[in-house]
Amino acid sequence: MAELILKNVDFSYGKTKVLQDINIVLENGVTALLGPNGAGKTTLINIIMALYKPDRGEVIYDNHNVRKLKESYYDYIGYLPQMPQFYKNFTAAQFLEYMGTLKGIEKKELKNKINELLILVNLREEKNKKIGAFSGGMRQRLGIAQALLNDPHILILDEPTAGLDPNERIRFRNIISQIGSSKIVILATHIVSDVECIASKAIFIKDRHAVLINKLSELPGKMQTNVWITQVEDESKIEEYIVRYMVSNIRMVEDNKKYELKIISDEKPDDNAVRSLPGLEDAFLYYYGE
Ligand SMILES: Nc1ncnc2c1ncn2[C@@H]1O[C@H](COP(=O)(O)OP(=O)(O)OP(=O)(O)O)[C@@H](O)[C@H]1O
Repeated sequence: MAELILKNVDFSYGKTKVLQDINIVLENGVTALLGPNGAGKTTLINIIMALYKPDRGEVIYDNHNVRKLKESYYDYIGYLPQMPQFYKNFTAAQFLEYMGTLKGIEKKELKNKINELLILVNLREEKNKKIGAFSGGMRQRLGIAQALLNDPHILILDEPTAGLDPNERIRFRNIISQIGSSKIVILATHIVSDVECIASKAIFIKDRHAVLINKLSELPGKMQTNVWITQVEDESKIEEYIVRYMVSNIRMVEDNKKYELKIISDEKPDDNAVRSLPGLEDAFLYYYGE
C-alpha cells in the first residue's frame, strides 16, 4: 500500500514561518486535518499537492519525492478546493465530461465513469440539469465526483462541509465512508463535529507544528482519563461549569429535561460525573484550548 510521507517539512511565506518540522505518515483511511483559521491547513495541502515547494524537507508518495514525479503525481490526486468554481450553464454531465477531458481520460471510459460517479454522489437524476440551479450541497457532491474522475489514490477535500445543511452533511459522510477505506483521504476543516464520525485519524496543526493522532486511543495519556460526562437540570448551572472547566459538548437528554455536559478536567467536576472516552472534538479542545 502506497504511503504519503511528509519528512522534516518547513514552509515560510517570505520571512513568516507557517509550518515547521512536519513529520507525518499517511496510509489509507480518512484523516481529518484540523486547526483553527489561519493555522496552515491550506498551506499544508498545497505542499502535499506539490504546488508549493517546502523550504526544507520533502513529500514522498510511494517512495518517490512528489516534486520529482512531476505531472504524473496528479494521476494519483483528486482535489476539491475550498471554493470550487463551476460553469453554471453546464449540466452536471457536461461539467464532468469537460473536467475528465482535461484530466486526459479516454472518451468511452469517461462516459462510464461519469455514470458511476453520479450514482455514487446521488446526482443521477440531475445528470442533465444545469449547475446554475443546483443547491450548495449538490454542487459540493458534484465537486467530489469531479475529484474522483481519475480514480485517485489520494483525495484531498478543503473545508468540504462549509455551508451545507444537516441532510447534506449526512450525505457527504456516507459518500466519504464508502470511498475512504481504499484511499488516502485528507479532509481539512475547522468544524470538528463534521468529521468526527468519518475520520479515524487526525492531524492537528498548532503553532506551526503538526501532530498526527492515528487512533483516538493514542491521545495523550492525560486526555484518556480526564474526559467526564455529567448532567445538570438547571440551565443556569451550565455557565458555572463553562467558567471552571473545558466543556467540549452540551446536549439535551431525557426528553429535554436535563443537560448533559462533556468536560475535560484533571479533577472530577462533581460527585455524579462519570468518565467518558475522548472524541476528536475533545482532542481539538485539548490542543487548542478553545
Ligand atoms: N500567499 C500568502 N502569503 C502570505 N501569507 C499567507 C499566504 N497564504 C496564507 N498566508 C498566511 O499563512 C497562514 C496559514 O494560512 P492557511 O491559509 O494555510 O491557513 P488555514 O488553516 O488553511 O486557514 P483557513 O481555515 O482560514 O482556510 C495564515 O496566517 C495566512 O495569513
